[in-house]
Amino acid sequence: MSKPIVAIVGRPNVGKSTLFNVIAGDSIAIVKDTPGVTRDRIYADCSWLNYNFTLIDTGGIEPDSSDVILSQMRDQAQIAIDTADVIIFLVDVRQGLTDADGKVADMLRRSQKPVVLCVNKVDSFKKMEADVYEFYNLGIGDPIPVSASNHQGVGDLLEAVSDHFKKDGSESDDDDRPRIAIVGRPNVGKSSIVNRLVGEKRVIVSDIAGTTRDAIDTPLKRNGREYILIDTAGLRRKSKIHEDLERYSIIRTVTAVERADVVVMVIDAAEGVAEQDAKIAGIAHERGKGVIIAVNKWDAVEKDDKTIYKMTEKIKQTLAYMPYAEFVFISAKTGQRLDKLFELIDMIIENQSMRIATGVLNEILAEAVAMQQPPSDKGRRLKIFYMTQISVKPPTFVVFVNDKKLMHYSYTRYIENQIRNAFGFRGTPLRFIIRERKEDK
Ligand SMILES: Nc1nc2c(ncn2[C@@H]2O[C@H](COP(=O)(O)OP(=O)(O)OP(=O)(O)O)[C@@H](O)[C@H]2O)c(=O)[nH]1
Ligand SMILES: Nc1nc2c(ncn2[C@@H]2O[C@H](COP(=O)(O)OP(=O)(O)OP(=O)(O)O)[C@@H](O)[C@H]2O)c(=O)[nH]1
Repeated sequence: MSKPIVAIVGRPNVGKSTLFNVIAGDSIAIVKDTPGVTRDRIYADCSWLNYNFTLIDTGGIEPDSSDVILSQMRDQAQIAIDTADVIIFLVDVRQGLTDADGKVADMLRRSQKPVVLCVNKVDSFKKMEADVYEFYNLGIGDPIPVSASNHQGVGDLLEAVSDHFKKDGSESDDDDRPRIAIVGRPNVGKSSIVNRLVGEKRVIVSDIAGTTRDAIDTPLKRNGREYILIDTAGLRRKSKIHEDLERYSIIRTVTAVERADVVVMVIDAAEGVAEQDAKIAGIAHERGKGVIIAVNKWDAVEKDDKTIYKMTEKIKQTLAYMPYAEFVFISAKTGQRLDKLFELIDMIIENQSMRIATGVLNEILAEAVAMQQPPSDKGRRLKIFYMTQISVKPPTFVVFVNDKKLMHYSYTRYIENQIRNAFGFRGTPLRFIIRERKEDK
């Protein structure tokens, strides 16, 4: 099941970042093996009780006039409506109820998305009770008082938020059609690919970066098999604020990737791979999704028999943390190799769900350990007792060792490579959980 997405919406200075940090807190998973991918504080993987969710801070810069504030809040609310499963609408008890709050509340109410109204800066509920109740006038339910900076009331807030997970989380699970997210920088050809696949001008293609419409899920049949395309092309909100556009495109990518089984990361053959691509691909990697690097506009580059090799090497260097990614060189314009793209998608979907029997896995492990001695530190040597696959999508293994500290990253990588050599697992990341176990006497 994909994790629910929770978005925080609210005026500047109501405390969105403070609340975000309190909820994300220690639960932010810092992925150390993704070099070059700085983690924006725009989204965080969070857990509370038994719930896991992705938290998004939609807020951006400090606008200077009330007109700008309203239009920015509308942008935020729209992005939350488009992408989130639950919206936290944050207001400020000290500033009281404003016109802009009312207008945004209307918008949220009309969207019919679950909204939790949260009143921040209620540092003393006794003194501020009456002020909190004023927010009932927004007509979006009970206001939940919190003091983000004092860490008060956050449990009640999350309880109200998670109430909506139960109701809404189950529906989409019956659909077992593979979900394919098409991601990439503006103008690389995402809409053109979708159009080519879907066979109609469903999304507006344009030369101006960031001009197409919102992500829409499109069912698609190819070689008798059904898929769902999740398209992140462009942004309907033609925000004039550059930072907003960037933020929204990251949010859009995170939410699309979250719901996908396989991510098709589109790169423009003429432009090559850049830092921003590494960031986008990193989102798929962190979330354990299958990845295909689709180098598009292949019709438009001059090439000889070494071009594919050279370009693959260059991209692999930039995306060194995902050596498992598959490559395909396509043209949305001519349709070149789109069949190959789907062959890869099918293969990766199988690989993501592959389970290896524990016996076979441990034979490979024993061979690997015999071939390359595990590392030691101060006379104490790493012992790997046993490993077992505990889940799929992505395939996840628990490795029992004598001392976690001795299990270096490079040795985990070595074991991973041995497993890949034996079983393939092409196109999908693998996860390893290292656990300590007492040594047998
Ligand atoms: N008294 C009080 N102050 C708070 C509380 N939460 C946040 N603040 C203060 O409110 C101010 C704004 O907080 P931020 O978290 O930066 O607000 P924001 O909504 O993210 O602001 P933008 O990034 O401008 O949209 C800061 O000075 C915080 O210290 C609270 O619970 N009580
Ligand atoms: N030569 C060539 N041009 C292409 C190809 N695919 C897309 N283009 C062109 O590249 C430009 C951008 O294509 P879009 O499909 O709008 O790109 P996008 O990634 O959806 O862009 P945003 O909506 O900004 O995110 C258009 O002018 C397309 O005609 C291709 O395979 N070959």
